[in-house]
Parts: sequence; structure tokens; C-alpha cells
Amino acid sequence: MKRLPATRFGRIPVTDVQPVVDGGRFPAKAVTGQDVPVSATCFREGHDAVGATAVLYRPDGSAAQRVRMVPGAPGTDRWHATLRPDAAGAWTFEIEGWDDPYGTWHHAAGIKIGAGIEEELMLAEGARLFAAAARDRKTAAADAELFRGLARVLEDTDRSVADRFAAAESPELTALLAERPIRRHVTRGGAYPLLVERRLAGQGAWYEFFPRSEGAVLEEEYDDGTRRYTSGTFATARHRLDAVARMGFDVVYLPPIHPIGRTHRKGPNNTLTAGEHDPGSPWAIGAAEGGHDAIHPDLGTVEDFAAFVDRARELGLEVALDLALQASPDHPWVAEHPQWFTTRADGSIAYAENPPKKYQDIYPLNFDNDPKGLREEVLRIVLLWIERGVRIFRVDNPHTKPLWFWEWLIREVSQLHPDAVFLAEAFTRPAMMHALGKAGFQQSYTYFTWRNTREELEEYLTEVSHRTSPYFRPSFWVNTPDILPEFLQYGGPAAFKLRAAIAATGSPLWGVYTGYELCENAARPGSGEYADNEKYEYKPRDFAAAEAEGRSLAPYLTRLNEIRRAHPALGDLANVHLHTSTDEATLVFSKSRPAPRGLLDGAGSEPTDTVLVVVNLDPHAARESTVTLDLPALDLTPGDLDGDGRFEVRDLLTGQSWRWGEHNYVRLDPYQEPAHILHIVRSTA
Ligand SMILES: O=P(O)(O)O[C@H]1O[C@H](CO)[C@@H](O[C@H]2O[C@H](CO)[C@@H](O)[C@H](O)[C@H]2O)[C@H](O)[C@H]1O
Repeated sequence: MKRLPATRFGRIPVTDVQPVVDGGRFPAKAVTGQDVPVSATCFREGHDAVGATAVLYRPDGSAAQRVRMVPGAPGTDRWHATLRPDAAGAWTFEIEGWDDPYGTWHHAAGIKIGAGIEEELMLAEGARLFAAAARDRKTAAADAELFRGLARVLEDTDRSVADRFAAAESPELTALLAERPIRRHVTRGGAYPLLVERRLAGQGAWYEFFPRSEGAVLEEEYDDGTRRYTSGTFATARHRLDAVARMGFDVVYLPPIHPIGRTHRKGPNNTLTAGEHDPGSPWAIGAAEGGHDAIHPDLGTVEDFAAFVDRARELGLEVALDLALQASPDHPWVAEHPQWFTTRADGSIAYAENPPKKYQDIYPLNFDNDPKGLREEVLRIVLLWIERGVRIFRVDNPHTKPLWFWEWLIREVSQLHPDAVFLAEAFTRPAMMHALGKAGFQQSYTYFTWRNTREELEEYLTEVSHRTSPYFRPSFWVNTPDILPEFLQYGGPAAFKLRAAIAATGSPLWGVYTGYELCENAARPGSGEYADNEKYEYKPRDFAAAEAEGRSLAPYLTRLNEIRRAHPALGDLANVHLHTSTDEATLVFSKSRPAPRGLLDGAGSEPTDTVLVVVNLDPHAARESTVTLDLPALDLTPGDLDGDGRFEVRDLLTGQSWRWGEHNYVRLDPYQEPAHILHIVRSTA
């Protein structure tokens, strides 16, 4: 074969490959077993047919999956496939463009034979094509046998032209070519990075609680309304882990567990003066007892913490710790490393802010005066907690620290502990939120908490699943100690149920702050924050009584987490597909995960999994609508459909079944069930 001069396009151009983050400067991300949609533009001169193949390479460079891509919308020259890496590591993928001689011949022969023009010539061309493919050393023996047979049939003038042509478009041949096409002029588009991380980096249900509240005992109530409690401890809080595990959560996240400063300590409801018995905000880290490496003496010892972590592990839970890089004025850092803070002209240090919020009880850090000293200290602290059994960190306000620092820290930690996971608590402008994802944060809090209408939710689901998913893993939190959305304040239990249903199904990552299951909805007047916020006081709760009286949503949350575990489609992010409904308050989306194709180790018997979510977003009234489904998005096969083209859906929340088709009547009453989570029942044949 004559060699072509080296050019950037090569013989069959491949351009605009996705997912590629900033031209490959940062890797696209996935977690083990997750589907990664890939696409590229592939085209050529003239009118002959082209094809494209997506190839997935393991970290050792061996090919793990090779998938023939399918064409996108006509005229776009886009091609699509789905890849599924099965282990953590630095994977790569590549798109190959190629000349498709069968496609070219089949198109031309179909037209000419249909019109009775040059029939024998077309069949002879076909025979030549298959004979050449059979001779190709790269063709598998069984395929070569089939191609040789086909060549003989096409040349067999005893048979009718129609019969001979029909043999060249048989289902058997079509299926074979879908997997192993005849390719010429294969042009490799170059490999792109795909960082594959462990499952919990991108899939998981989080539950947050304050260990000091679990088992706290009210000792005395004073005339002025103040109270004295004995703090909960790791030993008492350990009992709560059983319930958290029973609800099916994967991660239990604890706000800071370090000593709390006394200077400018905050009192109940964010007041600026704390009473004698007020415990202060856990984020005001550092006191005479120690800083970020110490444990608040009220909570227990390092051994008690270890026992807590062990119990969590026994129950299948991982403990996530808060990493809040700031210091109370009493933190040892303030005296020992004054260069880590910004000292003003009058010698004072300004308190921290996250406008419009003011944090009068803490000092922010300055990463420019002594970058080396500070970064080494933070690395020491993170590694210390890792040594104590923690692998997951929820990072407070990372957007107020420089990006270089996060890129460096996460790289350093990941090199030693590739299973470390960092969740960015950055509620800020998109540029910074996205850059934190590129810098290495595995997960991010999102604006989901405030997206309520169908339009808002559709827009947000589209953004996080399709536009930013290669680098930004959205965690849908329904509430946090900082956020009690108005929707929950006024929507009653239905609001709590429907928000949980959307969060648990819309994103592979979702989170709940304790008390959600009790539908706690009392806000500090005029604010989006809880009244008598647990950030500033002890808040023991009687979960068992609420459950016994049927007031708890724990069974509902449990079911949602069961559904998530049973349905791998919900573990993927980029597969969100919106459908339409005639009612403006009815949200409809689906997530589908087809059986994998082209896995080279022969695995891949997992069946297609498709979940359809229909939610009434109005917590106050029943809504009726006609839901219209975009059927191709549901990966239905002829075997799934009855004679009327309908298929069975089963509601995973209630167990009810219906037969659905393209148009479906839905009525959702929030006082019964505000949502359907429907599974498409497939034929087992
Ligand atoms: O700034 P955000 O709204 O993202 O909230 C996070 O960071 C805050 C500062 O760490 C933290 O605020 C809490 O702790 C402060 C320091 O003790 C205290 O002044 C605030 O009143 C209290 O809300 C917040 O909890 C955290 O999620």
C-alpha cells in the first residue's frame, strides 16, 4: 500500500471527539462500571461511506472494548458509542475513522438493482469485496468463511438477482458487521485520557449528622430559656449508624469533629454571643485542646473515633469528614504560624466571609505568604485522617482557596491513596465550580437544592448530565444544615418525598441532612435556614417514635436507596433523557443503560436497564397529564412490545404495573404518591 504524507487529518478525518476536557489538558472522568458516552465527527471526501470505532484502552495500554459507533442525526457526521471501563486507573480512549466498503457497495447496489441497472456488475463488485475481506489476515476465521460463502452466492448466476442481493443483507451478516465491520484506510484519531475512579467517587447516597446531637442529654433548662446538655459522643452516635445503614446510605458525613474555639463563639440562631453552655459552631475549628488533627474532647478519643469508623465499615458505610481550612482565633496555628493569615495594618486579622454570610468566629487562611508551609500542613492533616480510617472528605468552601492548592493536594493524596474522594462544597459561579472538578474534586454540591419548577429542573438536569458531566459530578442534596429551601418549608411531606425521589434518581450522587426524614421544616423567619439550627446547638431527635407513629420518611428513603442499588441505569449520569407531559408541573425523565457492546474479555451479559421517572412537582394538588415518551431513548426491542406496540412498566415504589406506549395518561396525587419510578419490564426471551 502506498504511504500517505503525515497530516493531522489522515485519510479519514476524525474531529471534535468527546468527552475531552479543555483539549485533553484534564482527563474526562468516570467510575468503575459506569457508562461513558463518546462521540466524534467522522466524514470524508466525496460520497463513499465511512464508519467509526470507539476503542477503550486499559491503563496498561491493552484494548478492553471496541465498539462500532452509530451515526447521529442525519447531516451532522456525528458518531456515538458507549464505553464501560471496569476498573480504576488512568484509561484512554480513541476514535478510529475508516472507509466502509460494504456500506458504499450496499447503498449503490440497492439503488441500481432496485432500478434494474448494471445488476450483474453490482453483484460482481460485491463478490469481489467479500472475497477480499475473507483474504484479509485480520478477519477472524469464522467471518472469513461466511464472507467466502457470500462471494460464491453473489457470483451464482443460477440464482435470481434478488436472492443473491438478499443474501448480502441478511440479519446474520448485518449483526456480524455491526460488531466487526469490514474496514479500510483505518485512521486513528489519537488517544484521550479517561480517569476511572472507584464507585463511591461518583455514585453514592450520603447522610449527614452531627455526632454531638446523637445521644445528647438535656441536663437542665434555665429560667432564661437556655439549656445545658451533655454532649453526644462517638460511642452514643455509633448507635445511629445502624439506622443510617438500614436506610441504604453509603456514606455518613460528619461536620467537623475538632475542638471548637471560644473566642467569638456563636450562640443559638447564629447570634454573636454564646452562653456558657452553648457548644459553638463545629466549623470554628481550633482551641487550646488542639486544631485540625485533634478530636473534640466531648466527642471522645482517637480510639472512640476508630471504633465509630469500624462500626460504620461493618455496616457497609464509609465515614466522610469535613475539611474546613480555617481557624478559630484560638487555633494553635494562629500563634504558631501567624504567616498563614492576613494581618491588617492595625495588627488584627479580619474574620472570614462568604458574602453575604459573615463568619465572625473564624479567620480565613492566606495561601500566598507561606504556600509551602501551609500546603505541607494540610497534607499532613489529610494523611493523618486517612491513617485513622477516613477516605472521603467534604471540603468546606474550596472556592475561597486557590485552585493550584487543590490540584496539588488532591494529586498528592491520590498518588498515595487512589481511593480518596473529595466533595467540593462550593456554591459559587460556574467557572470556579467547574474548575474545582477539573482540579480533581470527585464530587460537587449543586444548585439542585433550589431548582423547583419543571423548566428549572429540566434545564439543570440537561446541564449536569450532558454539558458538564465529563468533569463535574453533581451531588443532589435535598437539604443541608445551611439550606432549608422554601419549597420544603411550605410543601409538607409530599414536598420532602418528591424532592428525594428526584434527587435519588436524577443523579448518581445524592445527599440528605438528618431530620429530613422527619420533615423538619421550621425556618428562622425570613431565611432559608433552619430555626434553632443544629450548627449552634445540640439537637437530639426521637427517630424511633416518629417511625412508630408513621411520621417518618425513613421507609421512603430506604426504598429509594434500594431502587438505586437494584437499577444500574441510575448509577450513570450522562444518560438522562427528558420526555414531555401536557401538565407544566409534571416532570418526566428516563435513564437507560443498554447491554454493553464490544467488551473484548467476553463479559457483558448484563441486560438493558431502563427507569422512567414521573414526578408531580406540585406538593399541594393532584395533577393529571398525558406523558409522551421519546421511545427510541428507552432501548426497547421488538420482544419487549405486545401486538399494540405497548410494553409493561412496573412502579418500583408501589408495585403497580401498567402497559405503556408512546402516549400515557398519568395522575399523581401528592397526598398518596407524588412520583412514579417505573421500571420497563423486558422480555426474558
Ligand atoms: O459558606 P457556606 O454557606 O458554604 O457554609 C459552609 O461554610 C461555613 C463556614 O465554615 C459554615 O458556617 C458555619 O460555621 C461558621 C464558622 O463557625 C459560622 O460562623 C457560621 O455561622 C456557621 O453557619 C457552614 O456551616 C458550612 O456549610
